[in-house]
Amino acid sequence: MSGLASLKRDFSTNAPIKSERDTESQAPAPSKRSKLSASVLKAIELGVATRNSGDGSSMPTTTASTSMLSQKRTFAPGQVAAAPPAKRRQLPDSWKDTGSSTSSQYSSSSYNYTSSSYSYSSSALTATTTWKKAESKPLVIPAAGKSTKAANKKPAAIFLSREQQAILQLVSEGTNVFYTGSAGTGKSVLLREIIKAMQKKYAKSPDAIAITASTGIAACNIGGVTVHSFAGIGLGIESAEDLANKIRKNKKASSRWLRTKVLIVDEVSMIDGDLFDKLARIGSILRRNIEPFGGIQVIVTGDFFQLPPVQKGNQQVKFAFEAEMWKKSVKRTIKLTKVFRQKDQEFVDMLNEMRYGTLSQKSITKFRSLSRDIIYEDGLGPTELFPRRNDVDSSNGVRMSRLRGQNKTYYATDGGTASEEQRKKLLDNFMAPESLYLAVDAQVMLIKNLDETLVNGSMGIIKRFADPASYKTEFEEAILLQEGKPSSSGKKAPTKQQSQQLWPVVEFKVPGGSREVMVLPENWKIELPNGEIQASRTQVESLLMHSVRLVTLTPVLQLPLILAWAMSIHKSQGQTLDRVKVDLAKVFEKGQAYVALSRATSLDGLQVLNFSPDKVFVHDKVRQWSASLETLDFPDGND
Ligand SMILES: Nc1ncnc2c1ncn2[C@@H]1O[C@H](COP(=O)(O)OP(=O)(O)OP(=O)(O)O)[C@@H](O)[C@H]1O
Repeated sequence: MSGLASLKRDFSTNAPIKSERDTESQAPAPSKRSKLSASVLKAIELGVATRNSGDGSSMPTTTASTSMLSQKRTFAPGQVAAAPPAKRRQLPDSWKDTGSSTSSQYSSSSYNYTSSSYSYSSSALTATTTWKKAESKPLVIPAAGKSTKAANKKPAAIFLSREQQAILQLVSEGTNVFYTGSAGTGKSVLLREIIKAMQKKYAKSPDAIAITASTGIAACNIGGVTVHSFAGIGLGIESAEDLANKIRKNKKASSRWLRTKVLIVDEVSMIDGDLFDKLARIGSILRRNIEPFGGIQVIVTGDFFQLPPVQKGNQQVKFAFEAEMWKKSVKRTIKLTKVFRQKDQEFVDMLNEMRYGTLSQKSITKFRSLSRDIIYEDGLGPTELFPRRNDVDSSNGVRMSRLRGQNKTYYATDGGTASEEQRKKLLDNFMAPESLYLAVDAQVMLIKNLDETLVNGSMGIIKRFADPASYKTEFEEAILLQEGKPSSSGKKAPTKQQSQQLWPVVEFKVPGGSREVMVLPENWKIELPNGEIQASRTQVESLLMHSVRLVTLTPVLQLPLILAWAMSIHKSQGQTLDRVKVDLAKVFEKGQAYVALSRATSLDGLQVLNFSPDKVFVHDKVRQWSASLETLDFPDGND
């Protein structure tokens, strides 16, 4: 966990991206015994090793290799109209197959990025219990039964759609691209692949790629920094010229501007148009290149129908696409059309109507019908989304106060080279809270990718608190019993120190079942492209806090969990949630209702209170501007 990507996120996906070739060539499934021994016990070993190290910096890292995009497909420029009316473009010659076909054809053989890998930090001891998938019944979602294999299965591999592949190809060729798409069209999944492709392309000069986002949370989610932080502009209120002069005096910031070859900007909808212009000009000034951003390749993504930039007083919002430099900076603006998050076309259509503020009577009636209660018999409730943080805190607080079981508070400690003020600002944007009060039966969300099925956004319930040593022993016994072997004796007793350290054991819902995991603390940090650590947050178990702080001041540990009965809409942007509850009476900002409701994967998992069409606000200028977006049409579909 160093260099560009201090936090690696799976962008809500539950599966790695694989090529067909890889899928075909997979080794036969291991026997039951080897599966248990190899994967589960390995996780235990890693977890214990991590814990024993007492220092997040030496946490073990597991690396999983995946490959992607070696599908051969053909397409021709399409002519089909999309709503809203979109500009259709001829696909470039470089995408055409020069083979025998006389029609315009595309062969993915031109992709260079057929293979990529990702790594994740293993910070959990895992056990697997399995359950039968809940049957979908109106209002009552029954508790899952037990099954034997489902939860051991890996989730299905994800293949980039043709339009996702085409954008990847474009940016790989060096084109400045803005790509967008409604909620759930796989912008984040694609961005992850773009980052991997760029990291591969510039493997010899990793600081050539600046991974940034408009907000700290969005930046954390892609292992990047905020655009402000990358640019070294502080609040960025001065003119571009003054800011450039300021940056020149800051060696690190000016060298970042000079070394960067690719600037990635996520969640651009929250970037103010004036700021976009300033950044483009600063790049020109510092790099002595008349091109916007001084000729740096820019890859920009986001959805302007989602959360807008923070408004300055009574000033009208100015979107990035209204910036003078927008058109000069972004050569292609492409809209992804295939929605992945929701499978139900009725729901997709309802959300689309909501997005454009053109709700039909049928959709209004349907949205109103979603005010019914939903009972999840497995005990895992919905995540209630609120526009304001106070409501989130009080909702989670009330739920916690009802729990009577064992509880623990985990505190964060911060470090890093940033000034106190900067650090506070950065850390405020972390997903993880400064102090985390947990109790048995608390509903939590994982905020980091641990492996293929335990990903950022996985929901679970705290079953108990345990120390790693006894958890491992208990788990090994369970495995032996499951395999029909006598349980082993003479296990090493946990050390005194280990016994004192209790960590939450969480039962997470995973595709096809549930997994029990002991969640161990992790190292959290924000890094600049040159590897300088700006801020880090440490969380240590309350019992150890004094000795840790006074004796060593070094541990960098944190639990990758948050309470998840409630969450702010702001934090939820980018998440995929199976169980969502939203009270629209509290919504006040444009895009908020759309962001909140579009987190849900199905109508059955969505409860909406106080639905009213006048709670759905859309910026007219976004609606108008979106009509000019280009879509890539393929004769036999965009899948
Ligand atoms: N090519 C694909 N094949 C299958 N599933 C996909 C694909 N791309 C994305 N998904 C899935 O769709 C869901 C939404 O993806 P993602 O979060 O990337 O969308 P998004 O456009 O970034 O959404 P939002 O704007 O709401 O943040 C995720 O569960 C993701 O795994």
